Amino acid sequence: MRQNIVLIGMMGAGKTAIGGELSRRLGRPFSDTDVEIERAAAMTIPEIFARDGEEFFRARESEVLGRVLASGRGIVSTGGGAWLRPENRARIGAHGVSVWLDCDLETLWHRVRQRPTRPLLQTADPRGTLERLLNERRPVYALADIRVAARRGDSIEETANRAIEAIHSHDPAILETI
Ligand SMILES: Nc1ncnc2c1ncn2[C@@H]1O[C@H](COP(=O)(O)OP(=O)(O)OP(=O)(O)O)[C@@H](O)[C@H]1O
Ligand SMILES: O=C(O)C1=C[C@@H](O)[C@@H](O)[C@H](O)C1
Ligand SMILES: [Mg+2]
Repeated sequence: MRQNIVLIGMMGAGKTAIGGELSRRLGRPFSDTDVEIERAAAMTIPEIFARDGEEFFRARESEVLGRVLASGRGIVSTGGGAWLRPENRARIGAHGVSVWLDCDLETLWHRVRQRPTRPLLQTADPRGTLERLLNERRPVYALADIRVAARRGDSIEETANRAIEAIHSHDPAILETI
């Protein structure tokens, strides 16, 4: 079944925040791959990166993604790097519709700078690193089925509304309840 709604995009784009809102609005179960990885490992993401490295994290991420997609009709928030692996994109395409939350650098930086929970930003120049990652990843995120502008100044509710409208325009059947 191809009915999951899968949020992709940069760290700080709002995948977790908007995913929770969509779950409440649409009455569908919510999964966040970062949360599921942390729960399964009983460690935080920075601890996993520090102890086992990024490749280990990415392998766990692919496993968790496969598991949550199998449930069928949920809202799935991914980690910022999940969409970059071709095998993850293929799985998401087989089991859901991909929604890219497209957010500008200044907004992303404003949101992530306060929280030291993103190991990829533990560099001498975290803003520069964020900018480089955004530039590298943008063309890959753009492969998503649907793009939703996650504009600065829009509330979580407004962005969730626009996501629902965009999903409806793409394929109204995805929003039908079972
Ligand atoms: N309009 C908005 N849309 C989304 N998030 C918002 C908005 N306004 C404020 N925020 C806040 O910005 C932060 C967005 O971060 P969130 O954790 O949802 O991003 P993410 O895409 O899940 O990042 P990561 O890839 O690191 O998990 C949250 O703290 C959220 O409450
Ligand atoms: O953008 C990324 O590669 C990441 C984003 C977060 O959601 C976490 O999955 C982790 O910090 C890696
Ligand atoms: Mg998140």
